[in-house]
Amino acid sequence: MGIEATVAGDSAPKDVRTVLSGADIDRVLTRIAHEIIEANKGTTDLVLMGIPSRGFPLAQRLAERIAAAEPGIDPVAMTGQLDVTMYRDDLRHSTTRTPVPTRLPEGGIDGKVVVLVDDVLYSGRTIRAALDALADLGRPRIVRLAVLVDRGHRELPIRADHVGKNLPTATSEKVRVHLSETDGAGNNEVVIEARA
Ligand SMILES: O=P(O)(O)OC[C@H]1O[C@H](OP(=O)(O)OP(=O)(O)O)[C@H](O)[C@@H]1O
Ligand SMILES: O=c1cc[nH]c(=O)[nH]1
Repeated sequence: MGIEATVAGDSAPKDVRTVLSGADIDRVLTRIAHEIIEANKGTTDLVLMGIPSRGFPLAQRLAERIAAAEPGIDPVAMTGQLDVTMYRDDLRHSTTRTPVPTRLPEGGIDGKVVVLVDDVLYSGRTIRAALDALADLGRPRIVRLAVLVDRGHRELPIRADHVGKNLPTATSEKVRVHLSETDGAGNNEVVIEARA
């Protein structure tokens, strides 16, 4: 079911379809948290690195669920933020991007199982940049990838290990993820926008 809406900053009408509600996002993150524990056979050496903007709050939410399932784990200590701005291959072509700080978890990433966390996987170029950024920070034992949405259209040989929802999309569409941490209280959903 589509609704017509005007998106802030763009006067063109868009068909906006909700594909994940806030409750759906909660369920999906709980499932991914358990998948991560299972793939790692526990939480030893586990580190979650969220990619700004929305990968970081998603990493925090996953860490809270992992800690709830494995008592004794400190969700803050296992979570970091990885800025990829200076590693992007489209720096010269895209609009200005402001770097945000990279924050390593207190134990660093050397020898760790690092799970990169992002909201949307599309061309794969952000994750390619993230792998380069990580390599400059240390040498993880394993790097895995968790994304809330995989919308296809990869341009590089990159795949996610943990996917919240596979969403077949047209290249003309946009997937927008709204999270209360970045988009305002109570704003939790994933929508597909298409030109109406
Ligand atoms: O697979 P890709 O083609 O690289 O696309 C996926 C990336 O695009 C979006 O980030 P964006 O660059 O729009 O920045 P934002 O997270 O700050 O919105 C999204 O959050 C992913 O990081
Ligand atoms: O549709 C898209 C494509 C890349 N990144 C997004 O957040 N949405």
